[in-house]
Amino acid sequence: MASPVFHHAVGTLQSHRGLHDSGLRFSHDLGFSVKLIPKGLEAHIGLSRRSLNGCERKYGVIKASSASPTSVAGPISSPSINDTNELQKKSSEAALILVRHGESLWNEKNLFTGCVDVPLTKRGVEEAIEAGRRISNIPVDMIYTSALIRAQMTAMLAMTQHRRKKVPIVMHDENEQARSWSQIFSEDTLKQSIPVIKAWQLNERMYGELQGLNKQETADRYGNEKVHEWRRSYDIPPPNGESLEMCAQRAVAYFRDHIEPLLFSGKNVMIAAHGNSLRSIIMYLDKLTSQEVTSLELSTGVPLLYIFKKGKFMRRGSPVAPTEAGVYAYTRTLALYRQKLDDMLN
Ligand SMILES: O=C(O)[C@@H](CO)OP(=O)(O)O
Repeated sequence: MASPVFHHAVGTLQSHRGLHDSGLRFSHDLGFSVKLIPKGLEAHIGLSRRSLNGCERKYGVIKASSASPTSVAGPISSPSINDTNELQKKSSEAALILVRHGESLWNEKNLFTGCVDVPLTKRGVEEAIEAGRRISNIPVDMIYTSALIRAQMTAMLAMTQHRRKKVPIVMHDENEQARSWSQIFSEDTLKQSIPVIKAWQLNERMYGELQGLNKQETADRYGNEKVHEWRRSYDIPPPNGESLEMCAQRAVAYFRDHIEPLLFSGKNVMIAAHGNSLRSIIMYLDKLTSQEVTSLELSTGVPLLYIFKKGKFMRRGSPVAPTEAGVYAYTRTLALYRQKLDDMLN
């Protein structure tokens, strides 16, 4: 029997719509169940985008409203406050790992990259593997990446190091055929899998007419101050590109709509994304002001751990090594998970 530690990671297969008689559907409804507790009642729902959207409506999970100049948290409408408070009181604990992709070929060349889809360098591959080593004892039930290959490579390479050895599987729901052709017909195999969701909303900020330009040459041409403003200010966009505020409007909205409900339900989530899409999410998690976020810098391939508990995000920094005692002292759940891995593998 699965231990309590693994129970939520494994999930429960449901015979809801989307499970065919002949087999288990993974790509659309993912085949996992999520337990949410609305207003004192328990309900199992399928973990699909469709049902999560329903759950957002039903349980009042907050949609990001247009970001205020000082915080991407934005105002919360009153019906949501009640439902969310209710969920917060009862929600389980979950780990959230954020990782910026490893070094890309354009990072190496010092070019503005934005939404240009550039792969990792050899060093970036090594950084991703090292990131995976550092989080190899932390539970991961769901993975979100941007639509860009450098984030996807990072997530996949990181997971090669994970001690639980579940298989990350990319979800394809771009059309009905993709959904149907990527079904999995074994319950056991499903239990050993981690769904990987690609979302363009987590992409790097669109850098407009700076994409492909050399950062140093651009600073020489327009001045350090102007280029720094384009790169790090909250609300000033680069020419025909997205400001951090604009990037936050899609990235934070996606986080709140799709990822926060999973954390509420106790799912452990890893997000592999980009310098600026992650800066906007961290601004939301840490409640940074538009001034504070200007000095936030993320290194390539460094994982950041948050614990989500009672509706609050607690930043736990970056685990330096897989066995770093401090990481497991953070919560009993993480310590138990690691103990379970040790028992299983030794
Ligand atoms: O070029 C980019 O896409 C980003 C991240 O590498 O650059 P910046 O450091 O200016 O945000």
